[in-house]
Amino acid sequence: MLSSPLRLARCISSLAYWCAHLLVLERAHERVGGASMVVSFPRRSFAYLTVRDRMPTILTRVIDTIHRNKNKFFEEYGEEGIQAEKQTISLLSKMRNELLTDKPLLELTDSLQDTESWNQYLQRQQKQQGDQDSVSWFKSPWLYVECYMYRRVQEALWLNPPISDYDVFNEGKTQSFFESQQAMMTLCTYVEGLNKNMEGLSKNQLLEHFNKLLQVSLWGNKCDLSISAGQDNSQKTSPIDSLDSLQPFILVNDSNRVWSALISPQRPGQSKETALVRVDIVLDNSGFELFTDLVLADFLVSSRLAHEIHFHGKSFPWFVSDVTANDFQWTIRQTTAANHKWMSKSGVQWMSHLKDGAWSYHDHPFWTQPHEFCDMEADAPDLYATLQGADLVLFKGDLNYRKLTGDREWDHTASFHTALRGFGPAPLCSLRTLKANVQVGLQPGQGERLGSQDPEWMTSGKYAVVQFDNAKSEQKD
Ligand SMILES: O=P(O)(O)OC[C@@]1(O)O[C@H](CO)[C@@H](O)[C@@H]1O
Ligand SMILES: [Mn+2]
Repeated sequence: MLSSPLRLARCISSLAYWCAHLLVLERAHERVGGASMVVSFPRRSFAYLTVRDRMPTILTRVIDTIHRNKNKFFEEYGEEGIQAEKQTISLLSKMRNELLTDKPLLELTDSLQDTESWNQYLQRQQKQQGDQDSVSWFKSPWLYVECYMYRRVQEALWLNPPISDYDVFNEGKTQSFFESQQAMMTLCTYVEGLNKNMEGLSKNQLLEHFNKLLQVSLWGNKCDLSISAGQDNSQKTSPIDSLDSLQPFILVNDSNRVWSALISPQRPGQSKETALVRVDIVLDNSGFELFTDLVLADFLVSSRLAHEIHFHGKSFPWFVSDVTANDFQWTIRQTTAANHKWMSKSGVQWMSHLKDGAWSYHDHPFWTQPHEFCDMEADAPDLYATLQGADLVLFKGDLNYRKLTGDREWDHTASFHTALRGFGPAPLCSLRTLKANVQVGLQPGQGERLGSQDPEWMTSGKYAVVQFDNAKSEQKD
């Protein structure tokens, strides 16, 4: 039975919680870049429900994970570990309360490499919003406040050594890997059959296998722990056998243009014959999705369609299931150690790609900042220049799509090229299952038809796009 002061405290907190929600403003728009960015959210919008429900749930699970590992921290670090656990939980609980009661966002106080950039972003956002309203959880762009939450989780840990580099999402990511074993074994068995005949495959057969593995990587994006607020979201069915039945759910399929970018790279000074094709993969979720990305990357190198793969991951735990360097290395080690012949063989092959330099892993801080990608050239010119060295950049997942399009309320028939607003380091393709209210490049009437058939079509993860932009030319999609 709760003591009366605690009961009173809880009652005040829930009263404050509901008052904050009554303050939720109707949708206000900033007209930026030709389309409105959602600055605040009407009740019941996906953004509103994410901030109101899913994000607090994720924070609660993070706090619970840290609490459950208290003994582990004690065993490893003694009393210091207990202190760190307590302090971290207190910081996270404070942030959760700020979120629930729509308090102003606070400047970061840690001394990480990107702290200044985050605090400048907050100041810019405040300037944009004017003085009448503080930048707060329910009155500022969803894209920003959601990214900000994950950076505050990192701050809470960073400020409490010795648990600073503890990955609060690790359990969910490793569970997603272990729960998808059957699908992974099926995939590696398929790859084994492919590799055995690789030399004899015709161009058309290569294209057929390319399309299959590109779509396996596309649908791997369903396995995302942010949309599920951490609930198990692993791959249970055969990733190859389900492709045919999933075809109708691909709303835009530019696979043929992705293929052309691969077989006839356009980098200046490169002839088709001598071209050493480089593909960059901007990763999204660990677990099964990362596995499908590694299988695709292995196929590109083994078929000699590409010679170099640059993987781009996150420099700290992000959006629950996004890939960090630890996840990347762990997944390859785990695959190598699998007691399944073809899985283990794939893991060994992946290790050798890393060893001989065909594969490399990078984690620029820009990927864990709130910026839209059209800001990259100005805010991260080094990363932009890196991407310009690719013949094709694959962007995995929904958050990347939101950053490519600025999370704006584009008309569904606006072209992908328009929505990119000048972002174009190289030919690029988004491989995304729809989990947020933004989608461009559709045919006239397609969005309306989908909306009448399935009101949740933009957020359920049931639909997907393979959306390409040949950034170098101003061609219309
Ligand atoms: O980028 P991912 O992993 O495909 O998706 C992450 C994500 O589900 O998290 C947010 C909801 O919390 C969504 O907007 C976003 O799509
Ligand atoms: Mn993700």
